[in-house]
Amino acid sequence: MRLTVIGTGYLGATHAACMAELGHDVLGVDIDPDKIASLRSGRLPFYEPGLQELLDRHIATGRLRFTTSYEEAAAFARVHFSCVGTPQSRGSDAADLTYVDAVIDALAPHLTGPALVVGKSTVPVGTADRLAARLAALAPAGAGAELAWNPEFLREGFAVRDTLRPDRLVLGVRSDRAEALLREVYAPVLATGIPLITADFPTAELVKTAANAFLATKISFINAMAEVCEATGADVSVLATAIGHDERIGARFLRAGVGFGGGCLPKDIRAFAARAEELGTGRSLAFLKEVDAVNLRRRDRVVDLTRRLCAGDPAGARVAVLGAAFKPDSDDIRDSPALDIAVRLHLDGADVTVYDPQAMDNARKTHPLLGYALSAEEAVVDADVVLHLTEWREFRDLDPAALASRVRARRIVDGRGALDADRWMAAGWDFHALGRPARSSAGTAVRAE
Ligand SMILES: NC(=O)c1ccc[n+]([C@@H]2O[C@H](COP(=O)([O-])OP(=O)(O)OC[C@H]3O[C@@H](n4cnc5c(N)ncnc54)[C@H](O)[C@@H]3O)[C@@H](O)[C@H]2O)c1
Ligand SMILES: O=c1ccn([C@@H]2O[C@H](COP(=O)(O)OP(=O)(O)O[C@H]3O[C@H](CO)[C@@H](O)[C@H](O)[C@H]3O)[C@@H](O)[C@H]2O)c(=O)[nH]1
Repeated sequence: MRLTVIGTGYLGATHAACMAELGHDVLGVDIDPDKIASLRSGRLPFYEPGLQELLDRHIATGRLRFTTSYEEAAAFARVHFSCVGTPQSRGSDAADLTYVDAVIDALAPHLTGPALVVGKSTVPVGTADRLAARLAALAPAGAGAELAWNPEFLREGFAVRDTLRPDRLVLGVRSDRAEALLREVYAPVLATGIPLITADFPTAELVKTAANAFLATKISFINAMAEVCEATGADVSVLATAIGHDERIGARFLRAGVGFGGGCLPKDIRAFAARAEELGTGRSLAFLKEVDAVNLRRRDRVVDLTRRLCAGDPAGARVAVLGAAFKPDSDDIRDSPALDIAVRLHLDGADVTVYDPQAMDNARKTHPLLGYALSAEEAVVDADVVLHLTEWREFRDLDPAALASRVRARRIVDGRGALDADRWMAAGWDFHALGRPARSSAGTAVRAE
């Protein structure tokens, strides 16, 4: 089938390449000419494991092409996926719907025959209803130009796998025709036996925001437990393992640390709470404000701990920050806890050096005042404190003994609970992890914090 994918960012570029992998003829559309030029030349403008290979393969098969022209898009296909951003609005918690509206406004006037526009962006409940009316009003095809809502659940770092083998597909549809077309698009995925849930628009929209709210709540729950552990000397990692054995709770998404960042969970819980307030049901989601607050307090905790490890005054101290991306296996630095902490310590006067395996270009562009190194080994030279803030495998595999000779003081804060404390302590490091008793190289608890 011929499809277009409008908006070729993290979601759209992945969706476009994966749809080509399923056998469709795909035209990717974006208003950013540089992005389209890059994709056309076979260069993925961001890092996502496995995606470059799909891009290469399907530019070669001719099943994947790119354009900036909506006219060309409308003529190319009857099914159009809309994957543009829905960032947090400036000055409020609500989602900025400018881009999803702009897609309808740009595409609809070219839709002279039957068409299905499929929203994949994460939007406040009620958006699809509004867009459906806008589409029918602006398209020459009138009601022949239909809307569907098909929220996306992929995780960065696993985007290709999550698209080709999702846990479920959710289709918000208003007609048998829309459902049939989407079943045809996803036929190879459905053939793997994954669950398909069809729903009305508001339910489809809410499934997405509810899923992200639940995931964020789970992370903030364990981080709230970390706060209690810090006040009592208990160990949150043992606690998480123990409660995670209960299948009703589950072990996943219980990693305590500096909390969630990225282009999704933080802005999505804020937009969800803001939407609930608009709907007069603000109290139902008031807890999401606390989820947000717990999350941000974890960043404060690392900043405070680092200050204390620098004898109260980080001015002039050298701080090595391992990690800039909001999570490993991604170069995405949107709302990255690592960079937030790095900036705050820089503003305190610390000499901060950042290293990340993939996010250096993005970090340098947006945070030009921070120092950067080309490797973890280089970043830690003369450091008074090392902060581990994004759990790349490369950092887990570091040799603490080799790093020990490079730093000024052997102090590490594991903000992701991912390093092997015993290995680091055996190499003479004082080891601090969130929600766990700090331990000195002598194996005794350090109560510096
Ligand atoms: N990134 C993820 O992992 C992920 C996963 C699931 C859902 N989502 C949701 O998907 C949406 C997109 O997220 P993203 O991370 O891909 O954002 P992004 O910023 O990486 O990509 C958005 C793209 O849309 C383009 N664009 C903006 N206006 C346009 C227009 N009028 N016409 C065509 N293109 C336009 C931009 O140039 C950009 O390339 C958001 O709603 C997000 O919440 C993202
Ligand atoms: O136990 C955990 C798990 C995750 N995180 C952090 O939470 C954030 C989000 O992680 P993850 O959910 O894996 O990444 P995203 O790519 O942002 O994916 C989320 O947001 C997407 C966009 O809406 C959804 O599609 C996905 O289903 C949803 O998991 C990252 O900063 C992680 O470091 C933790 O702190 N502890």
